[in-house]
Amino acid sequence: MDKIRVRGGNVLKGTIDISGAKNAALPLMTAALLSDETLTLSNVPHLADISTLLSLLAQHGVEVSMDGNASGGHTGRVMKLTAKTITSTTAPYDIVRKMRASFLVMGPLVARCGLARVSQPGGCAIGGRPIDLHLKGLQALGAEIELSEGYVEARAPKGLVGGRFVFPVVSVGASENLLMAACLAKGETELVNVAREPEVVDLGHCLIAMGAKIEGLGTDTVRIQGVDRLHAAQHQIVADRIEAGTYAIAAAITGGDILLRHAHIDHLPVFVDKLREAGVTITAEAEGVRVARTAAPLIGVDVMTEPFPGFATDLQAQTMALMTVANGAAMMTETIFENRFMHVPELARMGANVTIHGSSALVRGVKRLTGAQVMATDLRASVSLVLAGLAAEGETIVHRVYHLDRGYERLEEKLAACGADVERVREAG
Ligand SMILES: CC(=O)N[C@H]1[C@@H](OP(=O)(O)OP(=O)(O)OC[C@H]2O[C@@H](n3ccc(=O)[nH]c3=O)[C@H](O)[C@@H]2O)O[C@H](CO)[C@@H](O)[C@@H]1O
Ligand SMILES: C=C(OP(=O)(O)O)C(=O)O
Repeated sequence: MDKIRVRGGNVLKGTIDISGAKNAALPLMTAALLSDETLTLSNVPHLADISTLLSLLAQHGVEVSMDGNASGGHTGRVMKLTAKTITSTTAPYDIVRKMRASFLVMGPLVARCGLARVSQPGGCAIGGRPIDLHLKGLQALGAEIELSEGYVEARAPKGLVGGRFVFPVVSVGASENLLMAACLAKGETELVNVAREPEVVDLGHCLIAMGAKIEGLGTDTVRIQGVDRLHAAQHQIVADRIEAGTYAIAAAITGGDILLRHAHIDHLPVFVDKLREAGVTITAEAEGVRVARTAAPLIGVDVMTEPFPGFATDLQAQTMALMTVANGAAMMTETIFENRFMHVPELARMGANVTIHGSSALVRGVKRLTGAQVMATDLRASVSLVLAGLAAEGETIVHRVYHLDRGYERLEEKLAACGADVERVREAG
């Protein structure tokens, strides 16, 4: 298993190209199941999760071709997905268990084929992560749902029909599944309290390019008029705001200055406000977003995670790493996932002073962190340890970096290009 070695203390300066968003790419790839014509996606990130989803789509009958490579410029990797015929409507346990986002094949399959059998994804390290809203939403579109032998079976032999569904809590994945399903349902669907995350909006734009009729994207009520079929389209995947936020913290925690090329400042509104409150300078530029903290001290700020446009839960761990070395205290409250503080004991190994009280963690800033051997537990927790390592005195070794490879492409290369002393230690077996 690979490890990452970081020697802290370097000030990061330079430019980082932000890749296409993992959390946009995954639903966009499943949208290819809705049409028998080719969906062409550009700016595809090179990530383990993308490969996992490709293996699932292949067994549903999707043909895939790739052009370009990850370092070939902003629109570098181009993926063509063609689902001429769906050869299987079953998404097996062996693939779904590797990645929860696999459940996003459910909506497209039942909408196109009238049948889908998808393994129940189960929980993961950060929480239980139920799928009840995906299922209730599909029922509102006329699907019959049955659970048996660890699989969810959705049937709509005469096709889905438009309906109204009010989400009791905001769910990104359930919004995406229903948005895709509603495109091929008969009549109008209204989704209320739908997720407004940029990745959901990006999916909506791609569906519109494929011929879907959707209004209200980016607001909490979206209306979809079903159409008989969707057609070929080309779509460029939106820049990864979580990757951008992560490198923003790399600049802030090292007292550096980094241009995040292709990042959109309006995709991280509360995060940007909080970093500015903490003493970080953030400016929108023609090419992206510049993040700098060259002289100002870091100040502890309270953070509460919320659905978009609130503070993203996927940036909570990284922000906590920053707060461990701020002046004063910061209260970090996690409202989305019940077990998303697994980085706390690992940060403590590096000298951080954090105490957990239910869904909040009180971080009291320390003068400096010290390098240590630490264990990655999930994707964002892992990268928070790399960020802490950049600011720590001495050497940090982050174990189990396969979590990182799910969501960060060429992490070491991007950081090293800005002056970080970071490398991957490859281990056989
Ligand atoms: C691949 C992808 O895009 N993953 C993102 C997506 O995950 P994902 O789509 O799984 O997250 P959701 O937005 O669905 O989850 C939000 C909350 O709703 C709850 N819930 C969700 C569905 C459901 O049927 N019932 C239910 O109760 C969840 O347990 C959680 O407490 O959004 C999360 C919240 O921004 C991000 O952290 C993940 O990175
Ligand atoms: C939690 C995340 O991803 P997933 O929903 O794929 O587990 C994430 O991207 O931080």
